[in-house]
Amino acid sequence: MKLTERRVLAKVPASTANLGPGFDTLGMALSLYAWIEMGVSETGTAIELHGRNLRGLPTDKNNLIYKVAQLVFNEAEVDIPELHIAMYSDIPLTRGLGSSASAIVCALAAANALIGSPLDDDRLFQIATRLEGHPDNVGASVFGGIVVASWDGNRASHIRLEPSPDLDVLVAIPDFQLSTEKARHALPDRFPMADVVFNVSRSSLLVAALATGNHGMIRTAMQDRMHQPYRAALIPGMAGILDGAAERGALGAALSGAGPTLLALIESGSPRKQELERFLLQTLAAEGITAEALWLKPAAAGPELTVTDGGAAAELAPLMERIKGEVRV
Ligand SMILES: Nc1ncnc2c1ncn2[C@@H]1O[C@H](COP(=O)(O)OP(=O)(O)O)[C@@H](O)[C@H]1O
Ligand SMILES: N[C@@H](CCOP(=O)(O)O)C(=O)O
Repeated sequence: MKLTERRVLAKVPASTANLGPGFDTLGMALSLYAWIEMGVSETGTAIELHGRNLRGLPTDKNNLIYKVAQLVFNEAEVDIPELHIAMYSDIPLTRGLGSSASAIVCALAAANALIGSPLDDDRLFQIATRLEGHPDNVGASVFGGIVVASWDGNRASHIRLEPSPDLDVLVAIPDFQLSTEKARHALPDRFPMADVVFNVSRSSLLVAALATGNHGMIRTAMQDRMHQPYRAALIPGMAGILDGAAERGALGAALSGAGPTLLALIESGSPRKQELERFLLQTLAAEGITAEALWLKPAAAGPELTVTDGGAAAELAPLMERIKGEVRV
C-alpha cells in the first residue's frame, strides 16, 4: 500500500467541560460533531473548510489542524509535509462546546490513522492536553463518555465513565462568542477555604452520582462556587437559569465550559422538555440575547475513524457528500 493513496475520515464529538463544580476536571462528550478528511498530497498542501462554524479560519499551513498533524508526524518520526485536508463542523466556535479540543483531537486522530496508528489513545490524550490545556475537554473528545481528569502540567490522568442512556442534554447557545481566555481572566487567584470544600464535595458527589446512576443527587451535586459566580457577569441570564432550571424539570444545570452556552441535564423520558427549553430561551431573551437550543445526548464514543486505501478511496466520496449536505451552513 502506498501512503499517498490512503485517506482517513475522523468524526470527533464536541464536549462540555466542568459540569458545574468540576472545574478543569470533569468533561462529557456530546452528540455534536466535527469531521476531518485527511490524505497525503503530492501537489502541495490544500485545506478546505465547510460549514458556517469554520468561516474565517486560516486555510494555509497556519491552520491548527495542519500544525497538529505535523506534531503527530514528528512524534512518530515520519515526514509528510504536504497534506490534503477537508474539515466539516457542527460545533460552534468559542461558545463553550470544546471546538478547539475537538479540532485538535480530530487532527491527532486523523494524522495518527494516516500513518498506521503508531500512537495509542493515551499518547494522543497527553499531546492534546499539552496543546489545549484542559484535560476535561480533550479527554471527553479522545475517550468519549464522561471523563474525570487531572493535569499536573506534565502528565494527564483520567478515568472514563459510561454515560447513562437515560440522560438528555439541552444546550442553549447564545449568539455571541466568549473566548475561554477572557472567561478565565474573570476568575480570582485565590478562594476561601469554605468555597474550596464546597466544590470538592459537590464535584465528588457528581462523579458518584453519574457513576452510580443516582440522578436525584445531580441537582445538589452540580452546584459550584469556583467559576460560575465569577463568570455570571459575562453571560446575562445565566444566574437565573442556574437557579430556576430544576424547577422546570432539569436534573441540574451549568455553564458549559467557559460559556456562554448554558446546559441542562434532564431524564430522557421527562414530559417537561419543552417547558425547560422555553425557560432557557426566554430567560436569555429577557436579557436581549438570542440563543439556539439543541437537544443532544452524551456521546459514548471518542473519534470514529474510516480508513481507505488505494482504489477504495472512492468509497469515501458518498460519505463526504452526505456530511457536507448535513453540516449546517
Ligand atoms: N477547526 C478548527 N480549525 C482551526 N482552529 C480552530 C478550529 N476549531 C477551533 N479552533 C480555534 O479554537 C478557538 C476556540 O477555542 P476556545 O476559545 O477555547 O472556545 P471553545 O473551545 O469553547 O469553542 C477558535 O477561535 C479557533 O482559533
Ligand atoms: N475548564 C475550562 C474549560 C473551557 O472549555 P471551553 O469549551 O469553553 O473551551 C474552563 O472552564 O475554563
